[in-house]
Amino acid sequence: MKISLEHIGRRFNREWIFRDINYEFGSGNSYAILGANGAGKSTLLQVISGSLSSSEGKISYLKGDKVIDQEKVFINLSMAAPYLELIEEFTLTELIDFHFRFKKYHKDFDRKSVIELLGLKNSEFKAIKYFSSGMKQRVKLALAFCSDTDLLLLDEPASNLDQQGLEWYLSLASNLSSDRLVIICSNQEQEYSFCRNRLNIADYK
Ligand SMILES: Nc1ncnc2c1ncn2[C@@H]1O[C@H](COP(=O)(O)OP(=O)(O)OP(=O)(O)O)[C@@H](O)[C@H]1O
Repeated sequence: MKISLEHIGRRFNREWIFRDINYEFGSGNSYAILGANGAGKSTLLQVISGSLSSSEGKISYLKGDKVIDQEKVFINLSMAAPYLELIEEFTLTELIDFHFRFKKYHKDFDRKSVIELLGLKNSEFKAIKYFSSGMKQRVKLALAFCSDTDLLLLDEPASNLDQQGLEWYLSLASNLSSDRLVIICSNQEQEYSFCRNRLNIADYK
């Protein structure tokens, strides 16, 4: 998958958050979107995901040599972010089954192996509302990584994770990213250090 941003800008009311971003993202690569708190990282990620429109410029998506409509991009992506909530009333098993009604499993996974990957066999029938914040974050990441999607968008992926959780996330990133386009919003070096490409929002103010 290839994503091209041409002169992309976004404002809220009269305040421009970023302007004139020209950038190309390509499959098989990992990208970090960097910037201080409030710089506009999440805003840009939401523009890339198609869930927020840009105020100016053009964004285009190519899969092979086929153009994908912006409204259909969501089929090709999975995303984990602090502002995307899990359905708290569901048990872990129900949540996984619900998620994979809309996304296909990555070829190496099914419900059982996702639960194994999470290390949450003892909590499979527990409601998500009783999960700790770190357990919820692991669930968000596992659902994103274990979906068969070309584009993986991660906003602050290590938030709420302890050292062991951070290592677990880094192993997912190293094992389940090949051939995908991975874009990470972060200001914590440890969660994006493996990204070869960096885009700093401060350059587009
Ligand atoms: N819906 C909205 N209406 C008005 N302003 C908004 C809206 N969403 C975001 N903003 C503003 O846009 C700016 C960028 O916010 P954004 O969440 O993208 O930053 P960020 O770089 O992801 O920050 P953080 O590192 O704290 O998560 C902030 O000033 C924020 O207040």
